[in-house]
Amino acid sequence: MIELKHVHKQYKKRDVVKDIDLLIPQGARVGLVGPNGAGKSTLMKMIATLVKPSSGEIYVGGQSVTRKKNQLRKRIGYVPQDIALHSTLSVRDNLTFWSGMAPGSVSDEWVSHLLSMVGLRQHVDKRVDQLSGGMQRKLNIIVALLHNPELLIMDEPTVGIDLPSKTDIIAFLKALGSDKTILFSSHDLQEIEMLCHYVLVLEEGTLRHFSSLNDLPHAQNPTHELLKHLKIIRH
Ligand SMILES: Nc1ncnc2c1ncn2[C@@H]1O[C@H](COP(=O)(O)OP(=O)(O)OP(=O)(O)O)[C@@H](O)[C@H]1O
Repeated sequence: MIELKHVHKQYKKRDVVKDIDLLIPQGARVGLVGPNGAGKSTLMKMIATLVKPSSGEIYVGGQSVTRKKNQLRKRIGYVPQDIALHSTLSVRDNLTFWSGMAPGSVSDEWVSHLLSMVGLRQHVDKRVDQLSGGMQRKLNIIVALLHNPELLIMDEPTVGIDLPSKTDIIAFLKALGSDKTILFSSHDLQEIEMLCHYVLVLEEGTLRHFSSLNDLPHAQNPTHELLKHLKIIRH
């Protein structure tokens, strides 16, 4: 479970995340949506222990992100918005490098399983810069999962890739199973609906909405309707 109590973040005296209280159940897949600059990345980085809240408390599985940062990093995987791979190294060498940097132990069987799940096994000897954008995104996600964390935090992990690769990534994340809690930001509402149990809407740092997708009024595009209702989008 993730618990936020009055979480607030200021950058240069500007409030970018404002007094957020939130409870996210274990095993939930949560889609974060909101306009550019709403504070999604900042909120996710605070939960991932990468940015310190200006005030308030965040607990992941009962441990404080500020007081138990090192222990918690073993339990959290973070996928940054920009691809963080060595482009001139092979997939295999990237995995070796990032396994060495991982905050917890990495098993060969698990890495091999991840490679098979995303269809990268036959590409392990290719250089990253020879992979398609979709393949690079898949590798970027695997890197965050090397130590088999229970919480996966993903900042727009499918941005700029083709539809089949997006669909593959969604299927892969679902196949990870219900013991993984996933926070996933995206501007693609369809993707959120395909993957997530919950939707969280941020606007100008304020939590505008958090609910199960099942609780939204029945509609063909419930998240889209919700954003229209909240006047975050017009059409
Ligand atoms: N390190 C920083 N220093 C100063 N301001 C920052 C910093 N990081 C983010 N901000 C500002 O905080 C606000 C929220 O940014 P954030 O990246 O969290 O939004 P976002 O919802 O993820 O946006 P996007 O959808 O464009 O990625 C923005 O106004 C941004 O310019």
